[in-house]
Amino acid sequence: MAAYIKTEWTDPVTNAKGYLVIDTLKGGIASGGTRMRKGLTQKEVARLAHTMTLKMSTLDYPIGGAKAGIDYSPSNPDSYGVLKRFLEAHKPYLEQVWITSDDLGTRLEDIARALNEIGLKTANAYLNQYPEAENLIENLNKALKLTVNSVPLIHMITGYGVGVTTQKALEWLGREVTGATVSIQGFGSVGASAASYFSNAGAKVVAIADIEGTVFCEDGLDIPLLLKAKDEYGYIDRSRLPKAYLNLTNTDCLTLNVDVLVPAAVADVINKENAQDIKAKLVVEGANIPITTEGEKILTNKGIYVIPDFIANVGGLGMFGAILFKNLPPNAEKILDYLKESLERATIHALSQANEEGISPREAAYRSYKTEPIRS
Ligand SMILES: NC(=O)c1ccc[n+]([C@@H]2O[C@H](COP(=O)([O-])OP(=O)(O)OC[C@H]3O[C@@H](n4cnc5c(N)ncnc54)[C@H](O)[C@@H]3O)[C@@H](O)[C@H]2O)c1
Repeated sequence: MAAYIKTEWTDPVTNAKGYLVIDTLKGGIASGGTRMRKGLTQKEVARLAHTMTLKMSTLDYPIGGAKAGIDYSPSNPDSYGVLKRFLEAHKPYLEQVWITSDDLGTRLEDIARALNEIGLKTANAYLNQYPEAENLIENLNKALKLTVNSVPLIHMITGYGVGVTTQKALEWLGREVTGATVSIQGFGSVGASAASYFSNAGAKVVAIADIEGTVFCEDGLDIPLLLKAKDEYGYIDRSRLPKAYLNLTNTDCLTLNVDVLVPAAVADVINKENAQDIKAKLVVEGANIPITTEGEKILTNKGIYVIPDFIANVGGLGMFGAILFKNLPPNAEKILDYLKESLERATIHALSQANEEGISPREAAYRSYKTEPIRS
């Protein structure tokens, strides 16, 4: 399936390349974040844009999917300048058809600041289509300030969605989340908030990886302690951890003998090279596109269920959509309840269809969304 629009941009100052892919335009608009990562390709952006289209279907939102990205290191001191020039070059899209937000390597505050500096409002394209919806944007801005137990809702909602999805899938498999063993790759926004959910729900998180390696403890890690020992980039300061915690490599977390594996870091980490070694009974995609097509075929043949990214990690999108498309007030409890109900329904539907037809949950969802994958 060809994308609706693809752009390629070169930064006149640094020569960094940037891409916008609008996978589908629905109701005149498409939504998708802007990421920044050294080594990013247009192909990766296109796969992520298609995943956004699928996420819109999961939550039944009347808009299309998009994604943008810049091949540049976010830790570079002039990364904000590159981001702003990229958004400015795409101003006509942002005015009329494309809504963007933060993503891997970018921060919501920087996106909002850049949009403001180039003379655009939050969700400008949405207001362009629905000029009467100014009050919904006000509600969205209020929702972005909500907190749950002192944590901003926007920072915990994706991990909450991963947790809810996992808990429902475990129930469907005849297991309880209490006592289930979990391994998580990534301890940033998604991985850390998912770990909190699992810890509060009584699961035993035995392994967590950041870019440096996997921290492992057979008896279960102390998640509140790990949360205190991590920085804003999801890096864990090992000097603050108990001596009994083992240090393994950053891919060892993938092949441990656990009930649940949550890849919540980068793309394509489970692939034809290592899929045969995965021992978890359930894999829940906290990250976007963490499993290649070949990798997932191997997992399916091994009887491992995979809950796809476009169901498991839609939490952030769910928060925006709850306000803009479902008319919910900016109330954390109402937004979380709505998300829980939507994700439980999507999870059970995908698992039951998969079981009935002998296919993967991802293929089952593709059938009901009447779409097809972009191959990795
Ligand atoms: N942030 C969100 O709201 C959100 C929503 C949906 C999907 N996602 C997806 O989830 C994934 C993670 O996003 P995030 O916002 O949590 O990122 P983040 O930058 O906050 O954290 C990434 C984490 O992964 C670790 N990491 C990076 N490379 C690694 C590697 N090779 N091995 C092990 N660990 C590694 C980092 O050390 C860090 O702990 C991305 O695929 C992103 O697209 C994010």
